[in-house]
Amino acid sequence: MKIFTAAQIREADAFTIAHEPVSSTDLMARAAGKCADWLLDRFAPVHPFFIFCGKGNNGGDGLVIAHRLLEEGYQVTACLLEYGNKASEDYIYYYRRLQQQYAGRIREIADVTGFPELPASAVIVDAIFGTGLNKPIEGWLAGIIHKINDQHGRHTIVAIDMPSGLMADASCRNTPVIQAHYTLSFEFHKLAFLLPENAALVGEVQILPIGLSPDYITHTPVRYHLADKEMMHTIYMPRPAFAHKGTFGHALLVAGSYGKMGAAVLSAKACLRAGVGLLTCHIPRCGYDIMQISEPAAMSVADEVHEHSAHFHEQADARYKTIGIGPGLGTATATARSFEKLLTCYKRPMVIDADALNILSVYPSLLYQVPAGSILTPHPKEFERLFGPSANDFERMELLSKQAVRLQLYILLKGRYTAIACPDGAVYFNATGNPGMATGGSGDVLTGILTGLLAQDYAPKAAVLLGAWLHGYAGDLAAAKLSQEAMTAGDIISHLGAAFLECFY
Ligand SMILES: NC(=O)C1=CN([C@@H]2O[C@H](COP(=O)(O)OP(=O)(O)OC[C@H]3O[C@@H](n4cnc5c(N)ncnc54)[C@H](OP(=O)(O)O)[C@@H]3O)[C@@H](O)[C@H]2O)[C@@H](O)CC1
Ligand SMILES: Nc1ncnc2c1ncn2[C@@H]1O[C@H](COP(=O)(O)OP(=O)(O)O)[C@@H](O)[C@H]1O
Ligand SMILES: [K+]
Repeated sequence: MKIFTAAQIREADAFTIAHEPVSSTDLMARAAGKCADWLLDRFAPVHPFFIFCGKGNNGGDGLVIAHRLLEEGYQVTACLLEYGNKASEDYIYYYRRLQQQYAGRIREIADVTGFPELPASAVIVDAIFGTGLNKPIEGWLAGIIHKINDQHGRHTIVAIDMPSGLMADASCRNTPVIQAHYTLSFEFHKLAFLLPENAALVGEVQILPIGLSPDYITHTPVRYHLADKEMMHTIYMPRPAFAHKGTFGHALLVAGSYGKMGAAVLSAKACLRAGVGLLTCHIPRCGYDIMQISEPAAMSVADEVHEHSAHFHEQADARYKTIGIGPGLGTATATARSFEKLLTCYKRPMVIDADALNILSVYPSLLYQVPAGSILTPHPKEFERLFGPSANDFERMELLSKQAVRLQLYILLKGRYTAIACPDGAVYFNATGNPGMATGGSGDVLTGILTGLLAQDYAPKAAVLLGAWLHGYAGDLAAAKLSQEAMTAGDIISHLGAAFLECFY
């Protein structure tokens, strides 16, 4: 799914009205009608509704919703905020209709003292501002936002299209924004919904299709995308019947150090469960027995050094289709030197994670030696160590995309919505996964999966998109079976098989 900017959403709206048999008033009726359907489905008539409307088209949506709920016999108060601006044409149209039929249900509010007393079990609908917000909310309108947010613990707050005060494409940190329990967003996700800084504002997002022009949607280029199941179906390659283990590549995993062999074992197991043909693990001498006993399907090469690896560059030759490096590796000087040498001799796309990223942040010039098309998998702290801080999440996304272009790498920034930046600047968000995966070792599992997919000849973009999807999907299956609390990284691996089966068989 494409993620459009606020300006593009306005264009999509105008394009639809110009090219499809639908007027602007009818498009509003359709969009708001979808919200009303959702509300009617969700809330019984015992809930009194307070619908706060601005004077633009978001407010117009609110007026349509108010009318529909009244027609269905619900108790509704339409709270119209009078802040001086000129109302939009569609707002005026639906205002007149409501005024004619339900004048008694309209309450005009011109300052914060007009905020109504809310009875028990009220539902607040926020139709104050949507994608047209062009500056932070100030003055008494900000007071209304605070009053609504004060009700967050007592009443359900449903935002129409966007929580008022939030901008689709820019940070609204420290400005007044509605804290919604639900956001009913038209047709698309907005970038703002996917960033951690807005997590407490958007609540649960419901995407309501409103029939915007498919022509516009198909032909308009965007930077941000949300990965979905359909995309995975175009990526996934079934295994040919006459395949043998050589078909699926030989991967080298460079991982582990004294006290952190678990990371190497988790990565190795995940790589095998992702379908690699052959796996060799380069591990420090202290980890040899551990790996051989934990994962008999993997081959092991022990380093000359006992506690960490320092000679893996000697291994890194054309036998290996790809290399996954970093989990539990440590950052000993000898390890860093070996990594530097590996980068001068190995030129295929590889997966770089954890301590290998930390080494790159200490020796940033090495970043230019990383083979083009490689996949870097930092969590936010590792990302900051590599590329510096950002003032907010929107700037971090800009930086992510810019660095992927500059270095010609795939950079996967981990989180609730993992963001994957590509060498052409496009960014894909992954929506699978859950907070049960916020547990040590989950990232090591991801590295193993990505390494396994690259070895099988998935192109790097395909590997990183499919790998992130499967990792989160397996995590969701594990959580469904075991709970988010009790699941561990190993459970992500043990549910990878079910994830493949559910997604592709
Ligand atoms: N596109 C679609 O798919 C469809 C969209 N639809 C709906 O339309 C919504 C977009 O409507 P919109 O463009 O009229 O903008 P909206 O958010 O109502 O606000 C604009 C008004 O607010 C004002 N204003 C702005 N900032 C302000 C501030 N800080 N403080 C005070 N005032 C401020 C601004 O005034 P201005 O600054 O321009 O003078 C203007 O008067 C969209 O979110 C969706 O709900 C559906 O009905 C149909 C399908
Ligand atoms: N709340 C969450 N929702 C979805 N995925 C999550 C969440 N928390 C963590 N994850 C995923 O779990 C993994 C954690 O990786 P990382 O922080 O590197 O862990 P570790 O270093 O312990 O292996 C990432 O892929 C991340 O996207
Ligand atoms: K709103």
